[in-house]
Amino acid sequence: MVNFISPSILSSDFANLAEECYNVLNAGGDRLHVDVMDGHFVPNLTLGAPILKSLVKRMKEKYATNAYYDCHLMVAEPEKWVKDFAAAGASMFTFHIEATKDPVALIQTIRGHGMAVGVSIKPGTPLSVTAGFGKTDILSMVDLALVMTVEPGFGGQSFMGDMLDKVREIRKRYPDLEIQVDGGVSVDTIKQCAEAGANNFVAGTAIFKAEDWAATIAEMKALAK
Ligand SMILES: O=C(CO)[C@H](O)[C@H](O)COP(=O)(O)O
Ligand SMILES: [Fe+2]
Repeated sequence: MVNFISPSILSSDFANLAEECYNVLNAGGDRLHVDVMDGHFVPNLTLGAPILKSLVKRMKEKYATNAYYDCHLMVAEPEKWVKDFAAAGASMFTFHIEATKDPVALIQTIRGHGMAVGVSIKPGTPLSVTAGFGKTDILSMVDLALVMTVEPGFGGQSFMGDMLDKVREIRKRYPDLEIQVDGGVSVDTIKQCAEAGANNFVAGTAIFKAEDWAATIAEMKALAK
């Protein structure tokens, strides 16, 4: 299974966002992880589709780069933002299972707008919730499962190792599903994530606050192998 390192731009210098993104991809980052927070679903505010749109445009025009924009929507009513994120250039739209009443319809809408679909689950939410929508197992319908390894809302928090039980359970049931871990992932924690079955590793603080981004990403990749 292919592994991905997804640098979270939450920890980048937003005043130089495109340059930071270009540099982190050059340093070996595979996909850009874009944390969208609305101050309702989580107690923090970050950015929305207009900033993503500017970033996508600048990356194309200045750096000739078509990056993969993995958008993690920590927002209430994610349905409201599908159209805008698709138009802005999002590659993947990951919503929180706790934030929607009708994940099946939402998944169809996201696909209808040409984006890949991710579903995310907060630390306090049991995995069984993803199977609780009629007869539909949500995980069988998506491209990626995001297991939060911190309480969503802020970068720089401590990794919650007990969340890896969820990763193990998902990997057992879905051998081919992309499984992302997000929160506190670093050179110290990535190996256990990979051993549990994760193949997509979000890291903000661990990469952007490191002195040598390329060395850090290379070390993370080696540990995840
Ligand atoms: O979704 C997130 C927080 O809600 C971020 O993606 C995550 O916290 C990454 O930051 P760090 O690697 O610093 O923990
Ligand atoms: Fe995230």
